[in-house]
Amino acid sequence: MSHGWGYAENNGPDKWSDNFPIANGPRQSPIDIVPGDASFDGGLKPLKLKYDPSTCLEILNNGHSFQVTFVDDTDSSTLTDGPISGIYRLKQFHFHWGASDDKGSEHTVAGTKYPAELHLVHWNTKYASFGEAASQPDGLAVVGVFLKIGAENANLQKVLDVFDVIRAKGKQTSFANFDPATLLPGSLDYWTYDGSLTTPPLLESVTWIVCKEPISVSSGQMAKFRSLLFSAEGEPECCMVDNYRPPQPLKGRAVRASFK
Ligand SMILES: Cc1ccc(O)c(S)c1
Ligand SMILES: [Zn+2]
Repeated sequence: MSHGWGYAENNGPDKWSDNFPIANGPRQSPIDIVPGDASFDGGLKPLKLKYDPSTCLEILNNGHSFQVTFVDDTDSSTLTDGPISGIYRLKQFHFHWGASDDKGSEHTVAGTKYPAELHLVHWNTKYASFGEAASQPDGLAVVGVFLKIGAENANLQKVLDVFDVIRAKGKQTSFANFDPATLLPGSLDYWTYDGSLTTPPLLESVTWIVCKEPISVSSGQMAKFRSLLFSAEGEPECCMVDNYRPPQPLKGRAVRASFK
């Protein structure tokens, strides 16, 4: 059985270009965001996030992360304004995290790593579906939110409370009436740049919108993230940790800031 991509020595980020040559492309993600190199753009609008909790559908361990998936057949949960044009629908959110609290985020800020990073994935409704949008240069918009060790996050805890049911790869369960807006920071100041998915197929279709302000997570809650497994039931147990891609070359791209 061919080993699929993952985060181990034999199938991790340094090997992804073997099957996905775009890994060495011109607009790969994540990147190290250097605030002093970002240019303030007064033309950038505030983010407009309108989420309907009733569109929340299920939570799944997909063997790379866990994701919360939303019904996306109407404009009930959308991202508009910010750096984008048109209407982008929320498809799913997921996280990337480390084996310890000193690493785990994908984007870094002047070299600083956070213990985890939330990705809220939206697709451009000028295209017929997520799948079609994912192959277009303006197809996706991902809002990234850093998690910083601090107070326990009661809103995040609602997600962590179902982890025992999705511990192994392929496990899923219904997950209703969760409002992803409760995972957003108080300030929606952001950096934005043109990038890619951070996992294979690494498609260069993402307008990245990375929030400057982190949300809190406790060290105990981070331990709960690490209780998930990359492995399926019946396989040798492999803890789901370090499921992050390191920063990629900027290759001349501009990073804009919505704030001074
Ligand atoms: C669509 C999608 C899937 C997985 C990811 O890590 C990201 S960043 C985006
Ligand atoms: Zn991601």
